[in-house]
Amino acid sequence: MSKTAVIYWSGTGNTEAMAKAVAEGAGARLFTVSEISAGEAAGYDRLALGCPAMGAEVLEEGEFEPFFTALEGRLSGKKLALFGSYGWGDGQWMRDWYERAEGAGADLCGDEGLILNETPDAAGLEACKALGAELAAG
Ligand SMILES: Cc1cc2nc3c(=O)[nH]c(=O)nc-3n(C[C@H](O)[C@H](O)[C@H](O)COP(=O)(O)O)c2cc1C
Repeated sequence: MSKTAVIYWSGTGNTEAMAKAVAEGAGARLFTVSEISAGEAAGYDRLALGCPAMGAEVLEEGEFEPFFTALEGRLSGKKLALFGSYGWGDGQWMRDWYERAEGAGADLCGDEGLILNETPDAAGLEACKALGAELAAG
């Protein structure tokens, strides 16, 4: 059976709520980014990664960006789902992140990452569960 993990960073809990729903949908293990190294993450066949828009339309720079940079070279052929919460922007951070992951050769779920504005509502959480199910399927 292939191994699946959901790994996220969240400052105020919005991306955390998304991560829990993705993990439920996938039947996957859930980690904050501080709980797992990039090397350990690379040992999973399927990954869902969650990070909100931070800075000026970038990934969180203290923990998540260094983690993703370290993982990026090991994503080739891995099934990957990206998700995160945002505030006032238009999702540019996710478009840039998705493009990076595609460039790294990951097999991405969907045509774009799943983004939700601020606190996820019930429909948003259902979308997160569906993303998890898609990641775990096949
Ligand atoms: C320091 C900081 C920078 C942010 N930068 C952006 C941004 O560039 N674009 C955006 O849409 N939202 C931005 N936000 C809003 C967050 O993405 C939004 O509140 C999100 O729901 C936070 O998710 P979290 O609860 O998982 O931390 C920023 C928030 C903070 C605190």
